[in-house]
Amino acid sequence: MRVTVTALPPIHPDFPAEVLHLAGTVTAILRQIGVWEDRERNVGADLETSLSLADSAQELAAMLSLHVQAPYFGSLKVRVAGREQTLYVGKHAFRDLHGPHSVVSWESDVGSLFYSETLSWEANKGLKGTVRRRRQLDVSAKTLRGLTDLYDDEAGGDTGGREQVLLSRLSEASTTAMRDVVETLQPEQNAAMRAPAGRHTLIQGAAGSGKTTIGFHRLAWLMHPDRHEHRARADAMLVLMPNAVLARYAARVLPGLHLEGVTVTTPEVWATSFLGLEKMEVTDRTLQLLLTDADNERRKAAWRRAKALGDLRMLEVVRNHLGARLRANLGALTFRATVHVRGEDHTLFLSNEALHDLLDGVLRRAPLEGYRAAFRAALEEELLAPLHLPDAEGESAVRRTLAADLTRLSGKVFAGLLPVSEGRRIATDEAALRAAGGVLDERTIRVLLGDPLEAIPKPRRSFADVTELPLMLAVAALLDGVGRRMGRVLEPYDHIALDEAQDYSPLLYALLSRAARPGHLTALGDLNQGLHGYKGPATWAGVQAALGGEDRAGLMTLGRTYRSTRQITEVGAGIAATYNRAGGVVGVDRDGREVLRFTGAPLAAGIARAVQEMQGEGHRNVAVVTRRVLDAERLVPQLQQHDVDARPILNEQARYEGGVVILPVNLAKGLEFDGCIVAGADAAHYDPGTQFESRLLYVAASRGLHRLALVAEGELHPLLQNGTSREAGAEHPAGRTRSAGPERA
Ligand SMILES: Nc1ncnc2c1ncn2[C@@H]1O[C@H](COP(=O)(O)OP(=O)(O)OP(=O)(O)O)[C@@H](O)[C@H]1O
Repeated sequence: MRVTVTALPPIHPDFPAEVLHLAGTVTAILRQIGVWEDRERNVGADLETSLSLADSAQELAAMLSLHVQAPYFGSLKVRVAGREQTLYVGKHAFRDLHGPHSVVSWESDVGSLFYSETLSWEANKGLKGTVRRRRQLDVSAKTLRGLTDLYDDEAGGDTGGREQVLLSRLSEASTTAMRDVVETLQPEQNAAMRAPAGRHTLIQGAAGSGKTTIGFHRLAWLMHPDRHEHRARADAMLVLMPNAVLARYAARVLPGLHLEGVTVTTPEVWATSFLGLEKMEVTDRTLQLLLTDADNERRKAAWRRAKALGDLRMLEVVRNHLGARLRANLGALTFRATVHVRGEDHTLFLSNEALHDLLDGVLRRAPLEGYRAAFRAALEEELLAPLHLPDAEGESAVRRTLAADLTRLSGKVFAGLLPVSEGRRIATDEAALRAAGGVLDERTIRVLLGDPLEAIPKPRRSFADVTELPLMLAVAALLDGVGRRMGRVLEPYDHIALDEAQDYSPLLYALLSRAARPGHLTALGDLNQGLHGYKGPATWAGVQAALGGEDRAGLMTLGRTYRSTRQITEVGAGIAATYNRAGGVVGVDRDGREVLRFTGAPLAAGIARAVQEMQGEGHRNVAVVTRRVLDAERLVPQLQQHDVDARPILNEQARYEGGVVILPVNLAKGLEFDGCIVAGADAAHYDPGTQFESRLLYVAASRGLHRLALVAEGELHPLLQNGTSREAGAEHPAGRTRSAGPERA
């Protein structure tokens, strides 16, 4: 009998000790869960206290039991004040009251040391701490499966282990949900995620640099008690994403990060529901024109008009316009009412001049609660002051007496001001645009007054265009505030995160910053990926200006991309180089198989061939990405003829459930798949003369983790020709030699 001996990787000398430590931790956690679950012990002074003690103990037990299978994923050996200790880092903190098996959570301040490259830090009481070792521990089902030192000062410092762990994680198959990357967060991502709480944060990063992922981790980080006054509550946070398919895909990361309750939606859905316009259709007529109109001048005019509507200066225009309308409504009104105080009747009177003074004061302040509430409060204060009421009770009695008269006055002053009509009027009314005291230059006014969209049909039912929504929101925000609706009151969101933040206008930024606590906006985007440049800012500096300047809004950059293999990243880089001003993007150097290039056969045949090849390699989630919805619709039955059943995702209501899917590129944004097939990767589908189309091609080609196929009936797109094409009709290669040669010399 022949015996083959394969060399096993050497076992780390600390492995046995780590196995013991893990067993000790699991036992300690189970003991603690037992204590919490033991109702007898949770006895308070009375029944109610006992019940509430038992409830919170049950909750703690349930939470901890989620983590008993894998209580930690790393450790840190640190030295503080001459004493060495090892801290274990996990997804959930655990305090071992009886032994050395505590776990610190990844979001804590000390947890950050696991990810960063910092070697010393300021520990408690001004003592200096030093990191001596960082170790990754691969734990699942209460078992230690691997151990990798990332940094060890006894072994000469950096070991290269971090990259090794990352590469093995990135090689795993995709899932139908966005993953959390708590265990393998990279130093630059960690720094971005922990950008100071309470200061707006803008994060620029290329496709696949982990922006969306980091955004959600930042929310989890904000929920940790170490954030003190900046701590956020899950149900008071809002995430805005470009489309509903992506929003649902991303929302599946929430439970793993204990973020249940966070609202994840699209800006259009959020804005229309905030404005109470759920029934309205939302259009993007500018995009429609850009995609269908061949006239360059008209395209330019439409682009400029959309840009101008989202310009930050429009906030000033809206303020001015509303001010003028309110002053006109107030006109010559005066206020008179009688109240009964300390047994006597008092007549309260405010002259027209006094009313105008009060209104002007409010307009100058542009208070967050809105003009209406602030005007009312200012009136009450002015009326109550001379009465010298001794207590709160007396005050509220007088307020009650005045309520009806004040409501009547306010009704007259605020009459006829509705967000939809007023927002629309401002954009088209020359007087309103000019009245803003020179805020807008002549050129911008002319751009706004033009109507390049004339030929684009309007829906029959009532609608709001995406370029108008910020103006409508501005009217609502200035009149009545903006934020999170809690019954009849508005509260600021604890935090708002914006994904694909390059698609938000500066005006929208200014409004969203009013909807959150000061400094509580995180925007993640890639200016180079912007598909909707006509809505978005030209530079991050423009966003910083909208958020109150650089002091209020920090900008960070993620320089590496993680999603795809080297071969796929190279294809993307070749496309982006044509318009990307930021220069090359550094991808994680993960080797994969060559990019498939199939030409010379009907599209469906080439696609089917690519699907089968990818499936043959064991990839489960494969996407066929088309240029348009119509292309996808047509291909579904054609693919069936080739024995491929691709599930269509044709609108935002569809759900991504994995397997083989077919979808247009606009819905593929932000999603990722084991294998991605660009269907119609040619000049006929992606016009090489239009930058917008190149950006779309980039989005399509950057969706694959492990495998990419470019399929065209004729020649591939000029930006994709650096490679060897195969005849799509050629023999399936599994286990056989590939026959096709280069498509052209
Ligand atoms: N530190 C990490 N460890 C493991 N995987 C990571 C890490 N960072 C990012 N990834 C993975 O890289 C992929 C890209 O991440 P993500 O979708 O967040 O990037 P993005 O910048 O938002 O991309 P896009 O701009 O294309 O939408 C995901 O599969 C994510 O899980």
